[in-house]
Amino acid sequence: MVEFAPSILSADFSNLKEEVARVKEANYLHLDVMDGMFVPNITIGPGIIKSIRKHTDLKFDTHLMIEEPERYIKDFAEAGSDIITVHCEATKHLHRLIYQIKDQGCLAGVALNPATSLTRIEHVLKDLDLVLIMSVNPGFGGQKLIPETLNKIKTIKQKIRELNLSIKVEIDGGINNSNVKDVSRTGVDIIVAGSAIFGQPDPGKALSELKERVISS
Ligand SMILES: O=C(CO)[C@@H](O)[C@H](O)COP(=O)(O)O
Repeated sequence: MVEFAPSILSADFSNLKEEVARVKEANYLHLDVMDGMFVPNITIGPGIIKSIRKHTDLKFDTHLMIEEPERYIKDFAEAGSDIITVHCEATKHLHRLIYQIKDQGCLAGVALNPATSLTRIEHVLKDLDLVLIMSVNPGFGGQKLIPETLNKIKTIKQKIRELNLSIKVEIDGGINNSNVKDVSRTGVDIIVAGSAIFGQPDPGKALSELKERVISS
């Protein structure tokens, strides 16, 4: 069964407590952290994550789009993250970083930009809990899904099966009612959606509609 992770990037930041309550039927809350360096946008830090933590039991899926994420793993773990995902393009020492995340008691994820080859994570695959395939260039919500990235999902899912590993694959960017069926057919485990959920008048209803479309596929 595909799981859903609404991204708060498209939520009303002045009203996060209520926004988060609207998606209580989700499996995770996806938290996009951007530093204005790795990506051109700036969003939230551990302080905001810590304050939302008090208002929901959803698992926190923290996506660090920051340079040298090793500097902040402890802060994001202590803020209440369950999964911490870092970009393989943002660090020189990916293996060490993965274990830094695990040592903080979190699940470790690695994200790949659309132009990054899966070979970048070949030698750390068995160390991972999650692979995040970016289906847009990171930095902004509301972009169009890059179709070629769906093949990456199929390839990594196949590799994980062959190696008999227990790693979830997540997709992030440009997923909406029109393409969610095709996306789910790749075998992806977790779908992140921002504008298709929090960009809608009723985020809870929007989440149910996405789920419905997957079930009816
Ligand atoms: O990481 C990002 C963008 O960099 C995402 O998590 C976006 O928040 C997804 O937004 P939509 O494409 O679903 O609007």
